[in-house]
Amino acid sequence: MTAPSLPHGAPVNVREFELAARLVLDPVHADYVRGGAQDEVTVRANESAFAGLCLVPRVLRGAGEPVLRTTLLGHEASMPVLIAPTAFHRLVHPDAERATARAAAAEGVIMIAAMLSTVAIEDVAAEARKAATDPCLWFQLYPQPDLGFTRAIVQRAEAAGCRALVVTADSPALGRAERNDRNDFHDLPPGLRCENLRELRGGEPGSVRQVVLSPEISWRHVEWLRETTDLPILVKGVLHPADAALAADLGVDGIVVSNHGGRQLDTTPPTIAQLPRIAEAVAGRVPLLLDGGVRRGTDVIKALALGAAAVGIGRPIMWGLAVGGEDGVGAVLSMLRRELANALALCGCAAPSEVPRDLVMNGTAKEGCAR
Ligand SMILES: Cc1cc2nc3c(=O)[nH]c(=O)nc-3n(C[C@H](O)[C@H](O)[C@H](O)COP(=O)(O)O)c2cc1C
Ligand SMILES: O=C(O)C(=O)c1ccccc1
Repeated sequence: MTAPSLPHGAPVNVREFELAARLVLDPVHADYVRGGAQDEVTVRANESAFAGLCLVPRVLRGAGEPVLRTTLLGHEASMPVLIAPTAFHRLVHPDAERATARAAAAEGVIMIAAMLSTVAIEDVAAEARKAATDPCLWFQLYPQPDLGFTRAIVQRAEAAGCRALVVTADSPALGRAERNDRNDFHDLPPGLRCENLRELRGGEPGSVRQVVLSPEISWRHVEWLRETTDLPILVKGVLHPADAALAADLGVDGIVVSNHGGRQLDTTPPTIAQLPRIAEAVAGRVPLLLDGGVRRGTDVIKALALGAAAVGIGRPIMWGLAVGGEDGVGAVLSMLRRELANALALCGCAAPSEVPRDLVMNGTAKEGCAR
């Protein structure tokens, strides 16, 4: 797959997309994307924890060319990498979620559309269908105390063709991003709206200030959603093994091990460090996804080895979108695809489902590894 041509020089890896994005973005918006809560300890830890794990490859396996295709909750995906939900795509590119949806569909990648999108979910879905006959969109939900609105938005997502509901559980309050405080960035600029919030009561229609990140949201809301929709339900933002076990007991269809990219509670553990504990607690009852700090094909393999069925990427998609719209998102996805195929081959693995646990050991390549 050839990387589409990009303005401002072509990044050769996913991290370089951030540098390229900085060249085109308003610094306030670049900071919104990059930022995390408070000291950003967890933002850094997510990435460095991947670097703190060794891959110990197997040799002479005759595995053949790796096949990346994967099934998640019964949905086909061209690789075990999803687009994590991120709010406000129009902040970084005028084509916004439309461009992201087209790139995802063209790449055969599952996109989790954010409830706080700047394009209505019906239009996101219509755009995805322009790029593929059978695109796969999931919908991310911040359950609202206004259950009438919550029911209506879930029904809208379902009617638009979304195939799963991803319920964000790590946001009983908004995390404090000091970059946004410093930049006095607390609202969307004029002309941009949260197009899914038009029917939410309170405030200017479509204003982000209408959304409630409520400490009242509980497992009872998950149970209520279970009765309200036939869509499969994933819970996103689980870090404690006991919560993973609760989610599995409740019969959710998937768990996203996530710390919101370090944007909610600072100093939570990096997701890749929690994954083995959560995998143990869940014992295969529910598929696990993971996001936070995934920047390399080798990161994807480490997550697969430690129990994830797939990973999500958040910031890299925003950087790709900023740099090149649909082509930029496509370039980020195809870069990770190439890296994953290369890393699987170098590890002697034929497919994502065949990544063994003992491929990963603790310790950096510099220090040597310990089991
Ligand atoms: C700009 C931005 C906006 C985000 N918006 C949402 C959101 O609306 N809902 C949500 O559940 N997670 C949101 N997230 C968190 C992502 O879904 C994901 O957990 C995180 O970005 C993964 O880490 P990564 O950026 O290191 O890949 C957002 C993240 C970023 C960077
Ligand atoms: O930026 C975020 O990470 C996010 O999820 C969010 C939540 C509420 C309002 C705006 C963004």
